Amino acid sequence: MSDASDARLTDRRNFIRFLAASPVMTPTAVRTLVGSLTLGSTSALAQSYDVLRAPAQAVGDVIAAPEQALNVMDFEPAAKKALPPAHYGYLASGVDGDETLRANHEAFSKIRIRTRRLIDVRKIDTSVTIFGQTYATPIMLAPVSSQGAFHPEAETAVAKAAKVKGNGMILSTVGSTSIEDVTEARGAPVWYMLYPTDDWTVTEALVKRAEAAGAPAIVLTVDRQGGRNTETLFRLRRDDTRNCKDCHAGGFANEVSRKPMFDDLDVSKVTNLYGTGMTWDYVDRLRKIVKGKLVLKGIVTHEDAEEALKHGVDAIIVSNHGGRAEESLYPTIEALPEVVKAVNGKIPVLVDGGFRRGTDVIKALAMGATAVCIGRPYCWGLAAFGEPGVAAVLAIMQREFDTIMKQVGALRIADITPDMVSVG
Ligand SMILES: Cc1cc2nc3c(=O)[nH]c(=O)nc-3n(C[C@H](O)[C@H](O)[C@H](O)COP(=O)(O)O)c2cc1C
Ligand SMILES: CCCCC(=O)C(=O)O
Repeated sequence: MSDASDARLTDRRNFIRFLAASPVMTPTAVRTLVGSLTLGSTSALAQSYDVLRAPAQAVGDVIAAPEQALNVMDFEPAAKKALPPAHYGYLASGVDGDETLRANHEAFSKIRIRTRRLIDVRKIDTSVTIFGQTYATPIMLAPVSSQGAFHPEAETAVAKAAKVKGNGMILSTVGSTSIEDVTEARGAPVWYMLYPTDDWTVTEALVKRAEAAGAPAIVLTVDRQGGRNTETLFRLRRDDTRNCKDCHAGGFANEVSRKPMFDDLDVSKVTNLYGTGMTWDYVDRLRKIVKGKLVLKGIVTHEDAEEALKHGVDAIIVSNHGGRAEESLYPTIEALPEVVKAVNGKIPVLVDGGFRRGTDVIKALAMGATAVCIGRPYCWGLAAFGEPGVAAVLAIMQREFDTIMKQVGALRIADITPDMVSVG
């Protein structure tokens, strides 16, 4: 507190930030002290959850406002409370017994962080540049379908929050919002995740539309070819009397055609979205029509990473679909090193699956990832509180990431190096 004479601290907001950052001040102590100050109303400040936190929740409590969350996991019970069981089940579930879903996150506990000391970390820069575009943070938003099932504002609310926080965003083919509307809400182009369809005319039209909307990258998802056993989803939704009848009325073609990206397209010949017969020839064919960058999402082995390089792919997202592809029991953070090694710096490698903490993010970057994507966490925020919920999730992860950047002594992303983690 010896800095209290610093001119910056005469500003009320900075002063409270200063108090909140102090290791000796608990949130309650800050609030008590602020309440006793005569510098004016505290209401504006009370809205700034990163300064004045609401009382900490006991484990198991359901938060009633974004400000009450202490970490992003706090949003999941609130999402569960807000959603019909079928929609929550869709978001929450993996495949088989959800073991891969759990393993993705649990694997981070096996990786320790090595920290350096005595580095001036008052100013850090967390920005990353991918495909010539600079983002304020390496935390991107993974494509998640049908976000209208989580909140009426769906991808628009997500894009608005991403705009404020500077996160890159990937829109799903089966999103509830068109790429034009999402781009407008994000205030910048978004990447477009492509489910290939088995009708090339439709696929080509989707790519053209995404590129016309400015998408710098087409992200082909390749990890859903064999189908999946969504057992836990069925359990979670079995008691839902609404049972999503409206959502799924009219069969597959009708379902697809209700998604805005399929507006004006004849989908009568589309029988599947996941490219069950797809091979590397399909990647070549797509490579020829994609004018911008082509990204493969769902690669988890060095063999496929090497193949991707041969086929002119511009980036890889190491992903097992958040434990929704196969029950491989192979966490993506453990698959990342072999892909990074195979790629050898030639193209960016992104990774997703189980990222819930700022420390998870720094571990992936230290292991060679260019950026990471999160899926469920921002959807929990969306489901529970709409745009402010998404904004809070992004802010919490960023705050945690800033903290660990400083603790390891990294001033910029390039300072995050392999020696900062110890595995095994
Ligand atoms: C409800 C839900 C829908 C998803 N929809 C898509 C999709 O349309 N396309 C896709 O490539 N991945 C999809 N994913 C996978 C995510 O892009 C991402 O790989 C995964 O959620 C990351 O794991 P996390 O949820 O643990 O962060 C979906 C995931 C969830 C949970
Ligand atoms: C037809 C929607 C599939 C979306 C998806 O990829 C998922 O639920 O994981």
